[in-house]
Amino acid sequence: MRVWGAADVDAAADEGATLRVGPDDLVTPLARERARELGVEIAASPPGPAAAPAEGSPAVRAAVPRDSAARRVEVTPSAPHRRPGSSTASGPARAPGTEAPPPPVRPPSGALYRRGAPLPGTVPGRSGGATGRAVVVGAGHVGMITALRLADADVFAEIVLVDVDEGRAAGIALDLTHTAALGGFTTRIRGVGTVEEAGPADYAVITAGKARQPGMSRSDLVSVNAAIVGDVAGRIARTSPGAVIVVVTNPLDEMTHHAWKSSGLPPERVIGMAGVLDTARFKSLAALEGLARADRIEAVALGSHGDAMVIPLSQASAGGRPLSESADPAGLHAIVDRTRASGAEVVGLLRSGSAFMAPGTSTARMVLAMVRDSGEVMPATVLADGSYGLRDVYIGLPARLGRGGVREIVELDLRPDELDALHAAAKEIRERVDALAAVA
Ligand SMILES: O=C(O)C[C@H](O)C(=O)O
Repeated sequence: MRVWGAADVDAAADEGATLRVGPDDLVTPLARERARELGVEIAASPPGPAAAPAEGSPAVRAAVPRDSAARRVEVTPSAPHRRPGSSTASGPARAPGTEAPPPPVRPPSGALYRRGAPLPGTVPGRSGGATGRAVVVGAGHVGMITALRLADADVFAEIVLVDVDEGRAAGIALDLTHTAALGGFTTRIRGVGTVEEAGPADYAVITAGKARQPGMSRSDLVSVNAAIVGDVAGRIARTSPGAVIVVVTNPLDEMTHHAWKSSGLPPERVIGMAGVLDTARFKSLAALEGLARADRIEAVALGSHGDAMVIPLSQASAGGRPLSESADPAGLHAIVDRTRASGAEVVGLLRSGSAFMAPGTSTARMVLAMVRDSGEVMPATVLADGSYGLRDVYIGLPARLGRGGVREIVELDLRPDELDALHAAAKEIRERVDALAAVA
């Protein structure tokens, strides 16, 4: 039995083919919906050995004349579909020698429109006209919260969730769409099964991969997640050569470096999310200790997203006063230690999976800073450019973010012991990245 999804219908549409399904195959409701929109026939495979094609085989998409004598299990006549920007149903005409056109941007399923999602361009967003597309790969908890926060900000025309479990991605997209009136946003949200179906992105967030379980370190995920992140990053670069990639998958330092290598994108457009999360944790934990309101604390988490995390206390203050004046050194170091172990603390409490509220919110913060071209300085995992005496290693540093990713790495006036800790983190990250390169 094979499950046919919307991606299969899209592929059949591209080839002008009938989608031929075996007697035991399942066609998802979204695929049927898509077939109706695109005028693709879904027909039974003829009996015989060819009736049950192997998954992914091109044979299953072979063009069959529309008046084929094959028994049709569903024929859904509709007006011929014309994709945006195309001059014919089979693609735009172009002069010989000109560049290939970008992949078609497909309209989202009409099902979402009928269920009340706003149409693009019909309703201005709060920000005065939402534009662009954010693609979140991995519709797990972190992807879900990232999409929620991005939707609530109402700055994107479209957010697309991508997951190998297309139904989950589509279900979360629809569920989130149902909050449009509550959140006051006009962003359209889709859920699809592949990066290619999502269409070209301005920002692509990679959350796909396994989460750790109690007793595991983030590094235990390296080989399984490297395969996923490498594949996804390559697909994003091919589908969206102008995108900025934000990596969230663990182990974060290695995965950001790996996504950069696999995508071939310039380093300013491949960034890891960890410092915003670790900084937010430090501030919250300091607030729990009564030092100040969390949002009035200044601090920054640098280095590695792990044991070699560096939280320079020289940079930690509240209301212009160093935190070291409000708390004794032992108390402050206890907060730093708890911050470093926060991911594991949540994993231990959840007993299955890892944190998602703070990671998803932190990821959205970074994307929003970029799409708004805010120029905010945020700790991010970036390729060191010589600042802090570091080069050619992805490590958490303060970075000024703009529309096109990292505008610059900002140098803080760190104490010598803090700088040493940063160099020690870089050494450790380098060793882990080298170990990954040796097995990948
Ligand atoms: O710690 C994890 O496993 C997930 C994430 O990196 C976190 O810090 O919460």
